[in-house]
Amino acid sequence: MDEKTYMGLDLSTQSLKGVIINDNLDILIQQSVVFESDLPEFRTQGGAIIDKNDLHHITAPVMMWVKALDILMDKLIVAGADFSNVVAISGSAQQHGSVYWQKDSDDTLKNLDPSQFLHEQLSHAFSVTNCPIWMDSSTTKQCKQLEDAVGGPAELANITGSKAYERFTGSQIAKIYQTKLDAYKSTERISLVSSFIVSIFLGKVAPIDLSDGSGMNLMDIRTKSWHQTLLDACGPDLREKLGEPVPSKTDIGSISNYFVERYNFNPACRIIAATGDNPASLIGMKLDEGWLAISLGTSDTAFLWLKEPRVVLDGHILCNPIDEHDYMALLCFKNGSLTRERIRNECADQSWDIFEELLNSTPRGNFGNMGFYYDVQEILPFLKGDFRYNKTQRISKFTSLEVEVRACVEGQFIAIRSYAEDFGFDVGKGTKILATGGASKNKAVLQVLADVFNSPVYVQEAENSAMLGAAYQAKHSLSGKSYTEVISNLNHPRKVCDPYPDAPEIYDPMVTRYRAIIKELLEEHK
Ligand SMILES: Nc1ncnc2c1ncn2[C@@H]1O[C@H](COP(=O)(O)OP(=O)(O)O)[C@@H](O)[C@H]1O
Ligand SMILES: O=C(CO)[C@@H](O)[C@H](O)COP(=O)(O)O
Repeated sequence: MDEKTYMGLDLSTQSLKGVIINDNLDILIQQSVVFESDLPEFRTQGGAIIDKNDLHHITAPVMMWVKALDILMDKLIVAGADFSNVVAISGSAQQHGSVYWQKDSDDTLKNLDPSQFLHEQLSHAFSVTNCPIWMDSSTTKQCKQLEDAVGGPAELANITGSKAYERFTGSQIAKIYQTKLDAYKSTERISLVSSFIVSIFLGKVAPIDLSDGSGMNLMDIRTKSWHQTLLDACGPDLREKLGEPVPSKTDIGSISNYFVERYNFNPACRIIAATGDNPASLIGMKLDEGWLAISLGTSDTAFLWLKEPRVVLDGHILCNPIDEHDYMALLCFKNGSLTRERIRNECADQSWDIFEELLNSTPRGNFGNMGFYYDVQEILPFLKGDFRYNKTQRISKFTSLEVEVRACVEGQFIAIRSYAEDFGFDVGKGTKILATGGASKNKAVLQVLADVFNSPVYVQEAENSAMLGAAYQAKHSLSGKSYTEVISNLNHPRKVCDPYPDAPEIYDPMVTRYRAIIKELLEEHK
C-alpha cells in the first residue's frame, strides 16, 4: 500500500536541502544543492556575495535559490522520489533575509508553465536581484532610526523581542526604501527567505510565519501582529507588502498546478507555512527541560524553549514555532563554520581530519593562549578582526598551528557560554547539550563544547535538524496531533562526549578572562 510521506526543505546559507520522510519519521530520501560548488555561475562565497566596496553589505542572488530548487527537484527524482505520495510540504530557511516580488507576483506564480524550469520563468519576478541576507551588517543607521521610533533599544526589545540588529529585516527593508526607491516602489510583496521558498510551491506569495516574523524587529511578539509605528519607520505601505503573519504550523493551501503537472504531486498535497532555520531546528530536536541546543552551521547558534518572553539586549526572543503561546530564546554568532574553515585551511591543509588531530594534540586550556576570530563583523560581540592572547598579553601570532586551531574553537565556545550565561541560560547544572549543524559531526569539536560547558553533548541521528524540523512540521500540521505525539517515535539523542573532570577548573577562569578581554576590545573599537 502506498504510504503517506512528508517533504521538508531547508534553504540555508550555503545550500538547499530536501528530505522526504514517512509517517514514522524515517528518512526515505534526502538530497542537497551546494550553492558555491553546484551553482558556480553566481560566484558566491558559501552562498553569499560580499560587496568589495562595502564589506558590511552581504547579499545572495534570488535566482540562485530558484535555480537550486530546479536542481534539487531533479536530484530527488534521480534518487527515486515518488512525489505522488507527499501529503504535505513545509520549509525552513536562513533567517532575516528578504525577497522582493515585482507587481503581479501571484499571477506569475500561479501561471508557471510546467514544461519549463522555474529559473526560465521567474527571472523577471523580482524587483531586487541580490537579496540582503543575515550576514549583512550595513544598516546601523536604519537600526538607530527604528530604535528611536519607539523610544530606544530596550523598548524595541520589549516590543519585538530584540533591540535593533543590522541583519533583522526591518532595517534591511528601510535601507532598500532609502537607497533603492524605484525598487521599493515596484515591489508588490516582500517575503522572508522561508516564506519565499513555500510561495513557489503554493503558487502565490505565502504568509510569513510568526516565528521567523519575530526576527524582523517589526512584530509585537505579545500581540503577534505587525507594529504600525515600526512599519512606518521603514517605508510606506509595508503592511500590504508583508501581508498578515500566521502561526507557524498553518496550512496555507494546496500545491500549485506547476508541481502537479511537472513532478506528479497529488493536487491534494498541502503546503504548510515555512519558518526560520533556528525555529525549524527547535521542531527537529526533541528538546526536553534542561537541554540547550547548539547549532554549528554557517552561524553558531544557541537556543532553547521559553514559556514566557523577557527583555534582553544581547540575544533574541522569538515566537515559538510549535506552540504559538510560547517563545524561544536565541543567540547567534556569525563567525561559525566559515571561520573554522578558514583556520582549517590555514593550519590543517584544508582537512577536517588534520584539524581534529591538531585539536586533540593540544591540552584543554591551550597553555593559557586564547584567540577570537571575526572574519566578518560579529554580532556578539560587535567586533571584526583576529585577536590573539598568550597567558599574559595580546600577541600578533601563535607559535604553532595546533595552538591556533584550539584557540579558534575554544574562543568560539567560550563566547557562546559567556553570552548564554548573561542571557540567563542555566549552564552547567544538569544541562545537556544537543548539537546539530554541519560541524556536529566533528567529535573533537564536540569534546571542546562539552568541556567549555562542563556538560555532556548529544547528537541526533540526522545532523540536519532544520530540514527535518520542516518535514515534522508538515506532519504536525496535517495530522492535527500534538507535537509530542508526532515526534514520539524519534530515537533518543546519542551521547557523544562527556566533559573531563578538570573542565570547570580550566574553563571557568577562561570565561572570566574572555569577558575582561571583550570589554577592553569593545572600548578600543568604539
Ligand atoms: N567534519 C567537519 N568538521 C567541522 N565542520 C564541518 C565538518 N563537515 C562540515 N562542516 C561544516 O559545516 C558547514 C555547513 O553546515 P550546515 O549546517 O549545512 O550549514 P548551513 O545550514 O548554514 O548552510 C560547512 O561550512 C563546514 O565548515
Ligand atoms: O541570523 C541567524 C539567526 O538569527 C542565522 O542563524 C541564520 O538563520 C543563518 O543560519 P545558518 O545558515 O547558519 O543555519
